[in-house]
Amino acid sequence: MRKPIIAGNWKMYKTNTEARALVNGLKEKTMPAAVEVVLCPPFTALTTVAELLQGTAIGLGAQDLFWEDEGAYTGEVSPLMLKELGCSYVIIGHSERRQYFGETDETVNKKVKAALRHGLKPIICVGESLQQREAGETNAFVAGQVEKALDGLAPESIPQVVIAYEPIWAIGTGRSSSGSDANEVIGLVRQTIAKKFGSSLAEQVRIQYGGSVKPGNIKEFMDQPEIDGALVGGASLKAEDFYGIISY
Ligand SMILES: O=C(CO)COP(=O)(O)O
Repeated sequence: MRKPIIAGNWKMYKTNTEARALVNGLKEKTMPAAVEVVLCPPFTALTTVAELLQGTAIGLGAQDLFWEDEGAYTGEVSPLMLKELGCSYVIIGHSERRQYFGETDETVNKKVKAALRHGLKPIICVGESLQQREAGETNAFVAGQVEKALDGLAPESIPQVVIAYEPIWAIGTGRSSSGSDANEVIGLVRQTIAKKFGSSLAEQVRIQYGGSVKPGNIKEFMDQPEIDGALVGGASLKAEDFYGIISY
C-alpha cells in the first residue's frame, strides 16, 4: 500500500517573514496521519521553515539542486547543502525549469542521481504541453521523460523516487485534468517504470498529479487507483487552502 504524499511547491513566493506566517498557520491544524505532507519553500526560506517544522510530521523539500557536491558553480545549490538543512525531498525537472532555465532530460537524470546519492528523495516532474496533448503525443512524450529521468538508476533506489505528472496546460491555469485522464497517464508512467525495473518496484513508486489542484478537486484525484498524491502550487500558498487539500 503506497502512503499518499501531498507536497506544496511554493515556487518563487514567500519571503522568510511570509514563510513563517504560512507555516505557523499550518501548525495550528492537525495533520492527517495517513498523508505524508511536504513543504517546498524557496532556498532562502529553507532554514526558517526547517526550524519551524522541528517536532512536526511535516517534511521539507527543495525546488531544485545542482548535480555536483561543491565547486565553482555560481548561484547553484548542492545536495550536501540541502541535506544539511534538513531536506528529505527535492523537486527535479519542474516544467518551469525546463521552459525558462534550460533543464533537459539529461540534466534531470544527473540531478536525480545526485539527490539519491545524498539520501534526498527526488520528486521528478513530467508532463506534456497542450499542443502535444492535442496532437495525441502525451503518452509517448511522458513515457520518454520518465525513461530518461530514471536511466541508469540502481533498482534499489526506485522506491525512493516520487514522480509528479503535471500537464503543462493545467499548471496555474485553473483548468485541471480530470481524475480519470490523469489516472490514465499516471498508469502509463507506472507501466513505463515496470518495463525498466519490474512491476514489483513500479508498484512501490508514488506518483502525484499536479496542475490546478484545489480543495474542491483533490478528492477526484485521490479516488483514482493510480494516483498517490498531489504536487500543489498556488493552493499551497495559503494555510487554509493547503489544509483543505491535505485533509481531503
Ligand atoms: O506546478 C505546479 C506544482 O509544481 C502546479 O501549480 P498550480 O497548482 O498553481 O497549478
